[in-house]
Amino acid sequence: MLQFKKSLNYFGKVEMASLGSGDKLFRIDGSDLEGGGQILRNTVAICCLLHESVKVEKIRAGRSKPGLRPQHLTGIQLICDICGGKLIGGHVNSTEIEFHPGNVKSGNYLADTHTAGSICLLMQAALPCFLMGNGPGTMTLRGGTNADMAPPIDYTLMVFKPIAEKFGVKFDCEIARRGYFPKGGGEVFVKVYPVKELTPVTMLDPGKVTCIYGRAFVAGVLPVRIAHEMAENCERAIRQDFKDVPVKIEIVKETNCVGNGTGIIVCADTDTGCTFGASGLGKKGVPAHVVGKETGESLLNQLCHGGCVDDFLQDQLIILMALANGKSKIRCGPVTLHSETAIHVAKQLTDAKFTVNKISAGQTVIECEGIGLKNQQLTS
Ligand SMILES: Nc1ncnc2c1ncn2[C@@H]1O[C@H](COP(=O)(O)OP(=O)(O)OP(=O)(O)O)[C@@H](O)[C@H]1O
Repeated sequence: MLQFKKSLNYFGKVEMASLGSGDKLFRIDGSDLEGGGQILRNTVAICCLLHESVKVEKIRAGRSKPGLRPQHLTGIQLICDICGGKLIGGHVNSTEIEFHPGNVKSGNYLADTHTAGSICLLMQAALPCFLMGNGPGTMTLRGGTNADMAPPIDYTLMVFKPIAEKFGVKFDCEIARRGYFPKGGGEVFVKVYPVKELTPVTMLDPGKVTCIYGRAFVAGVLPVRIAHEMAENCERAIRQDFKDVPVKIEIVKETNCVGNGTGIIVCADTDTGCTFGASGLGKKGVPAHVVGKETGESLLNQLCHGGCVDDFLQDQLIILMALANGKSKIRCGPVTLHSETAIHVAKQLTDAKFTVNKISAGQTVIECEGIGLKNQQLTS
């Protein structure tokens, strides 16, 4: 059992007295704010990039079943593999882990949740780590491609990817097979290219919507009419506010998949380079027309708050803002609890300076002077 000499340097940083190593160990309280899996993913990813050891306590204390679920464990194990680090306490249900990173190495890595746990959340954990690698890193990720309470793979590709590219993030993705609740079984290949450093991003003008597009799908034994119903009702909802903007929602019958699933994603591009997304998953007892209508309305809500990113992208960009070389400024709707949590974690682990300026009742600008992390492994 490690003993900690409680000499706080700043925020949660403590000296690790045990083993006589003189190493430092950050301490993160996993129950803070949102108290979910995102604190853990961001913490382990940042510590991997900064070569800092960390202890995370009270993991997912804000959730009904606290502790590591298979998908959270798989995500941090993946980071540990990528950098040849050491993970202590990494087992399902564990409420405390310690992570000691090594150097990120390019190569092929495999992560399998063995459940319908989200592939995109595995990607969310590991993708930043590869940015500071010595060459392109590839991951084969197995689990759910379209899981509840997580980005659907379509969102990661259609919304996160183009905006992350503004920071200099470059990755390719191939969906080998989709997988749905309860079995999972989806498979996605991801190739991430290293960068010398990330570029700060300014997004202050939401601009005008130029086109709306999306994808409604059914997979497995479900009839394709469900996808049509979702798409028609989604488009009808969108048309209430956008009569003259082209709307194109593709109907897809998935054949290469495990299990049955249905859902929809719609995105809106603007003339200032913003992309917003909203998605819905079919559920037992919820008619397809309701899923379609709610998804359309959800996109409208994102478009009317006056921000440049939707509420989900907001928290997913915080880590990139913290690492970038210079000041990022992103106009958003109300700051979400997930974003507050991501900022809280980034502030404890890095010297990134965040400010959240309220510019009106429902609008904020998140500003961050990033730390300008340099990739020490890239020579040219
Ligand atoms: N519909 C969605 N579209 C895009 N992103 C989403 C969507 N739903 C959730 N997300 C993103 O998924 C992440 C969820 O993080 P969160 O910590 O809540 O979940 P988790 O890791 O599954 O942990 P927990 O089980 O503790 O909730 C956030 O980054 C959030 O923005």
